Amino acid sequence: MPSSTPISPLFSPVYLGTHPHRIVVTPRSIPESVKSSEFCECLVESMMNTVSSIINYRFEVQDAAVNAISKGFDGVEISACEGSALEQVILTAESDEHAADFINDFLSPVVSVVKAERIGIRFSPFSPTLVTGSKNLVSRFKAVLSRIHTTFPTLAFVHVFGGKNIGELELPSTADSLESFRSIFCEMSASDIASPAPTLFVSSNDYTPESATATASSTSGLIAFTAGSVPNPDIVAKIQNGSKLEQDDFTSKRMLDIERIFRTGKEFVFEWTPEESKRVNRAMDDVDDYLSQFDPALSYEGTDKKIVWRKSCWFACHGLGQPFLQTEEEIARFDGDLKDGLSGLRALQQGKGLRSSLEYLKLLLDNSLVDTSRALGIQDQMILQCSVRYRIIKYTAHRGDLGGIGLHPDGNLLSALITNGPGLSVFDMDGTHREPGFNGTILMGGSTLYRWSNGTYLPTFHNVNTTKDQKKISIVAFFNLPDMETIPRDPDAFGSSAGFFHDIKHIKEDDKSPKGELAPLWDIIIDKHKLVLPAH
Ligand SMILES: O=C(O)CCC(=O)C(=O)O
Ligand SMILES: [Fe+2]
Repeated sequence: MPSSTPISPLFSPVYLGTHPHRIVVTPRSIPESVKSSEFCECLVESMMNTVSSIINYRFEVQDAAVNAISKGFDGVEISACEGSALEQVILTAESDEHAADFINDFLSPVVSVVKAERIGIRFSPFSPTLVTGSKNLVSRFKAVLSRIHTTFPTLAFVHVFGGKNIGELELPSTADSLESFRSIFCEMSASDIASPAPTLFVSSNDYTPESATATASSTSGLIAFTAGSVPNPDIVAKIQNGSKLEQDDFTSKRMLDIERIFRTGKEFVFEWTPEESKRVNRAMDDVDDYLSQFDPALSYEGTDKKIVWRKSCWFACHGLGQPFLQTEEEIARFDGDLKDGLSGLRALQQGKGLRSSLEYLKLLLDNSLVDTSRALGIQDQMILQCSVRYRIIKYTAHRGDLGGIGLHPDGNLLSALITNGPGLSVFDMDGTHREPGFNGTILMGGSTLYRWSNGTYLPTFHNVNTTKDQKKISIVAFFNLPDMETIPRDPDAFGSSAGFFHDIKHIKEDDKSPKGELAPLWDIIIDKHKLVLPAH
């Protein structure tokens, strides 16, 4: 892992562990005797901290920093980004001033034991993990960064991650918003580059060679490449000579797996880490509480018209990584029943706890939808234009009878599903079926995917069985192409660059008809399962 050759005069990053609460210890040259596991242990301990134990956390960071420097590391980068405990404190502080005070009190003990020149700190003010709301995040982070600038003028660097990650996709933020942070540290014009401000401002913002060059030549700050740098340690040289960047092995393998699995109409599960599992469970409990107050509505779905009581409402956003719709007007304009949409809006307005739980679930669903779409060859531009509707569902047995949702593929492009109880079965084309369980985000192809891909990717048939004592909460993200638009197909994969005209109404009608495009698939299922299709 650690490289012994310095790549830059600053710290060459080595990521020990990937948890957001990590402290990234960044060596330029690591002595042979140092075992990275020693640091991993200290990182794992630190990452379990919650905001309530932030005082202890502060001293653990102090110990970790001293430990790192004594082992020969060049410096310590403190992560105040991506859902970290520090970020939470910044966001929940009563005022911008309090947030700045907190960072001051946090850094002081670290700077008292490790020279400021050996400490860097990283923020991600545009991250989709941030709980949205009325707070002006730019002003909050500006207050924090200004305080660092005045109180710790010789800190090695402040790194602002300007973009936001949605799954494997990194989206740049607008140059303006990043500029307001940069200007705190880079007050000089480009001609003064020879005498940079003591604290270097480092920005990453999904830079392309062009935008990186433009930014580098107009400021005294440094440019960083994040996502692509791990599998491409020579990223600077590659960008200079225009070579293609490698993907990391894990991502490449997962993309191939998704592609292969969707050809067979099976589901793909994005498994959660233990931390994610814990957070998901808490979030699903919050959803359960909220839905409990509603009256159940009868639902008859699927080929066999099973019956189930469902308490349910929905949320939507204009694109993955975008905030939930916030106003009645926007919800009324979105295609969906208004009453359930307004119940969703009330959930968001109810309190920070439920809202951040819903935003957390959305984040997992959005990430998995981006990665799946990319694996299937849907272009990034198109992924970002797709609409998403999220439905939360609480199942209740109908008058004590067995019930559920009958066999069906979803009618949209892709569905991502998080559920916390048994009942969902997924069917293969040969009639075998299984319960995917509830330890990960379940991705399923819809009938629109089948049509868009010219039959390359089969839709995932599934049903839900409920019993008398059923306890099951689900959140489903129905992801769909923009309606009444021509959608490009990947010319390499489909042998044609001809577009696909997406008309949801037509697709829905056709799917229901035994003579429609999906009929051959229905026939296979009918054969194996003796299913009876509803009369037409
Ligand atoms: O709740 C589940 O497990 C599945 C829900 C479903 O299939 C649907 O709403 O289309
Ligand atoms: Fe479904």
